[in-house]
Amino acid sequence: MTALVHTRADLAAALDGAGGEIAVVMTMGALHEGHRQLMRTARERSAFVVVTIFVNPLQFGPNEDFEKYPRTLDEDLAICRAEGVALVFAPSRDDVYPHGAPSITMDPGALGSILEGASRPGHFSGMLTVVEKLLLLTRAGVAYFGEKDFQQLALVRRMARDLELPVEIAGVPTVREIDGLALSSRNRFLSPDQRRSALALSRALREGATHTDPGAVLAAAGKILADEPGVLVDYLELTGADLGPVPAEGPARLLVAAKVGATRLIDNVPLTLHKEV
Ligand SMILES: Nc1ncnc2c1ncn2[C@@H]1O[C@H](COP(=O)(O)OP(=O)(O)OP(=O)(O)O)[C@@H](O)[C@H]1O
Ligand SMILES: CC(C)(CO)[C@@H](O)C(=O)[O-]
Ligand code: BAL
Repeated sequence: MTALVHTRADLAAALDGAGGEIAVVMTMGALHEGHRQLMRTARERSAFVVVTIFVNPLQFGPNEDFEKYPRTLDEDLAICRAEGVALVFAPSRDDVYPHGAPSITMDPGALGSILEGASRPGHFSGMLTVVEKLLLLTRAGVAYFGEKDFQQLALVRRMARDLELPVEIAGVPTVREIDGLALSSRNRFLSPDQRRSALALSRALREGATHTDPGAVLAAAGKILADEPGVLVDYLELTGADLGPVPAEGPARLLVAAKVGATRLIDNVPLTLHKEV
């Protein structure tokens, strides 16, 4: 049985009956196979999984897609039921921000100013602020985040570490369509032609990751993106595995963000660099 609650009072009452560790999967709804994988991973360890569904206005910029973000609560609930989720928390804006827009918010620091943070000013502050609130409201002992939003996962981990939050942050590898496209709620905005163009993102990352020299990685991935006219690249960057500087050798990360029509997509892959001999 999956319970649905909308208010923090009903959430608290439902959590009182949880017993055992509480796991949380935070989402903005429009659930897909990527979200389902997070729920399944959570269920493997915890009997009581809470899914939150909230399109957080604080993490959207003024010209972003907050208004048009898909809202599909009935379908989302059916998915949560099928995945054995104990509780769905789908609050209103007032339930999350009862005192209006918060005057004290999270500062994501230097890690929040690169990549997505450079392109979406204020995004990570708004994201961390709501994540911290939802961690406390759901009393989670463990929280699951997808590697698709790799910088988000890194920032949430760092917030938990730096602020001594009593929660474990667990990452889940990106779930892809059979042709490589990373699942994303925003994929539903793509026309068939745009979806074909969007495949260049995963293709570029896959091809880049077959190389071991930083220059070759970026050249290979960059060429595939440049050859696809339907894709407007925001960034293509190689970093260390923790989003720090590129190491001379060892684990690294290749990340891309691009617009396909009006839809902004992100993706990333792990790779390993080797020194030329
Ligand atoms: N393809 C995926 N594989 C693994 N996890 C995912 C995937 N897509 C989303 N997630 C994770 O699900 C959680 C909720 O994400 P969100 O609701 O924003 O979905 P989304 O598909 O990323 O939507 P958007 O289109 O807004 O990027 C996040 O932790 C996110 O990383
Ligand atoms: C973690 C999150 C639910 C916070 O609003 C959101 O950023 C998302 O869906 O990835
Ligand atoms: N999936 C990350 C949330 C956002 O794009 O706002």
